[in-house]
Amino acid sequence: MIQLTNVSKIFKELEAVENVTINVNKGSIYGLLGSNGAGKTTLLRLIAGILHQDKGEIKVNQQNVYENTAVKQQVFFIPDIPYVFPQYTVKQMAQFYQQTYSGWNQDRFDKISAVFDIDCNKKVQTFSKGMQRQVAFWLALSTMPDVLILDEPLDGLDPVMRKKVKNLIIQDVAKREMTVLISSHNLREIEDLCDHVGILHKGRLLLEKEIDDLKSDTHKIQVAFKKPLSEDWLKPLNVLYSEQRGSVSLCIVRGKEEEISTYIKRFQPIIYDLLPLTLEEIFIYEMGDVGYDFKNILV
Ligand SMILES: Nc1ncnc2c1ncn2[C@@H]1O[C@H](COP(=O)(O)OP(=O)(O)OP(=O)(O)O)[C@@H](O)[C@H]1O
Repeated sequence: MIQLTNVSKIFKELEAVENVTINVNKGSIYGLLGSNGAGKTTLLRLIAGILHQDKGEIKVNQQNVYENTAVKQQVFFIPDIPYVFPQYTVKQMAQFYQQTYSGWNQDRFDKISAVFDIDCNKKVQTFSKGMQRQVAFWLALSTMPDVLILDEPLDGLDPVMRKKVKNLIIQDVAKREMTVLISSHNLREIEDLCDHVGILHKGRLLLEKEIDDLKSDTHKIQVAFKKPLSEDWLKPLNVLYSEQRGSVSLCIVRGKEEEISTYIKRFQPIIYDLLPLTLEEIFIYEMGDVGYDFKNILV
């Protein structure tokens, strides 16, 4: 379980993380999205206890994480470029983690070796980027962490390996309620894997929701009428975006599906489709709302 309350981190004059409050429940997979430089990595490093916040409180399993070795034993952070010890083989790195993490499970390490086709006796530094990432997951999951923190985790893995790694993560979440926090630009992956999502922009949390709620709240609508309606017919709806393509109006509308449909059907449309938005479309819209260009997002 991860709890952040009004957390800020300042680098010289730059407030990289600003007054962020997040709760990630035990056994939840939380996806952190955001523009480049939004503060995602900084936030993950704060939660992992690598950085110390300037304001606010960060708790993992109800305890402060910074300089707390007991809590750090329960947390594993895989950065966007996984760290490898120069000259160490996989076996030597495993021995290091075995000594460092009390939760190390040799049986798990041996079992997962079947997933990754990697020679344990080779130096990790000589491996490709994707293979080094596989080693990072192999070691991380062998420490049996309570909390797994992942920065762009599946970058560089091939599609088969992505699936295998996702399955391993989901297994640990299902079997022993591991909590996972993932930062990624790959929205499809976040949509697949996560139950909650937060969007960060310029250090601030713009939005935080259950993915299912987020998607059932926002709709893409295509509608056309026999005769054009007056411009303000959409006013009673919570329209986030609209554009006209010939006689068809394309809109993004927030609200309950039933209420929207009842309202629109009153005008007897000749075309009416209400479709769910993908996470990618929601993200682009939300970013557009804070100044990111989002023209032509409706396809
Ligand atoms: N150690 C540091 N010293 C000074 N500024 C930093 C430091 N680390 C990060 N920053 C700044 O903080 C801001 C947030 O950076 P961060 O790496 O957290 O963003 P991010 O959301 O992970 O971005 P990206 O998606 O591009 O990886 C950036 O403006 C960055 O330049």
